[in-house]
Amino acid sequence: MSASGLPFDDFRELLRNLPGPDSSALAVARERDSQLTKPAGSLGRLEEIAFWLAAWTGRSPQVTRPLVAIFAGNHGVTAQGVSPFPPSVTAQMVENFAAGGAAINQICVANDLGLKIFDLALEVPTGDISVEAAMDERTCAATMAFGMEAIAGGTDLLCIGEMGIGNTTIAAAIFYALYGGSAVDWVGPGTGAEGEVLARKIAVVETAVALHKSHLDDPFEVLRRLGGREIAAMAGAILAARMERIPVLIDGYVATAAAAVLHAANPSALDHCLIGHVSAEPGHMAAIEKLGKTPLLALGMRLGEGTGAALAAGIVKSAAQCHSGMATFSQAGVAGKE
Ligand SMILES: O=C(O)c1ccc[n+]([C@@H]2O[C@H](COP(=O)([O-])O)[C@@H](O)[C@H]2O)c1
Ligand SMILES: Cc1cc2nc[nH]c2cc1C
Repeated sequence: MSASGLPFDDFRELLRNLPGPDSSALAVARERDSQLTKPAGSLGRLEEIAFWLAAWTGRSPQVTRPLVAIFAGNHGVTAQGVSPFPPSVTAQMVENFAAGGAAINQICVANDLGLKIFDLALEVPTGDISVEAAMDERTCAATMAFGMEAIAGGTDLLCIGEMGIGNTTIAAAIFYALYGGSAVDWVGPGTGAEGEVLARKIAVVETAVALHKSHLDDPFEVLRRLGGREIAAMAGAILAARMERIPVLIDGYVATAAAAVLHAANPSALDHCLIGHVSAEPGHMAAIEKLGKTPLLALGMRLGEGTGAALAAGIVKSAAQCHSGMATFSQAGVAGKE
């Protein structure tokens, strides 16, 4: 808590004083890229990724300790019947992560990524956003601070993912609050809602945003009233990574909602982030466009749990390896362009 006693003040202050990119590390990377044994520009977006790593880490592009952080939370709004799955699945999937049985475990093995799970008081769901605020100020701020701990063990590429039955309803409410349009623009099937469940989900998002309407000009109020513990923790983790010069890969629809809150507070807050993939959730691409981003992958996935970000980490690792490991034209004795 800040000296003035207002729970969000410290985060507002951080957002006013974000570190920028390192232009000299960027210049060094561009110069080296121009000498590597390939036609200029031929590695396409891999080159941009290498430059992004240099700019945000302040050194030559490398990924030696990539980490996937999954934040898990439960949501009071599940009482409204907005998900085909019961909320007990959140804790069960956390156990599955710990036992190594989930999709994210396999993607981490295949790409040599670290994995940490942060479960956030799963036995205490947040308030049902269609009748009350998800969290009080202290809980929301404390959960953001907890999320900042994700980088404590050290990493040089942070992949942000989540698990939480009901949280595609939460993400839709956040996007609707931040970007307007209508509830149907933002609500999608999540884990498979259709028919009456999908109709309820749309109505619940409409009700929640109408209920909190007069407070939603402040992005932190959007987070506190319409968010959830894993959303707050992801926002904290993304912000902490920025302060420590750690590049971030954002996962799907739900992780993007956490990122969108920071972007609403400061449009440059996500400059150290890439969107790992566009999920099959219908509103995801529109949300990504609002952030001014282009996703790295589009594989028709809609799982969450960090899987899209983790797959993209494999691409980022390859980009860094090409940049650092390739020979230059002069080293390899390859003739340059005539
Ligand atoms: O992030 C996405 O793109 C995404 C799209 C569909 C489903 N999910 C995952 O599914 C869960 C939420 O779905 P639901 O239907 O219970 O709101 C939660 O654990 C998310 O990780 C995630
Ligand atoms: C089984 C299951 C696995 C998940 N992983 C992320 N969200 C999920 C939701 C469900 C229902």
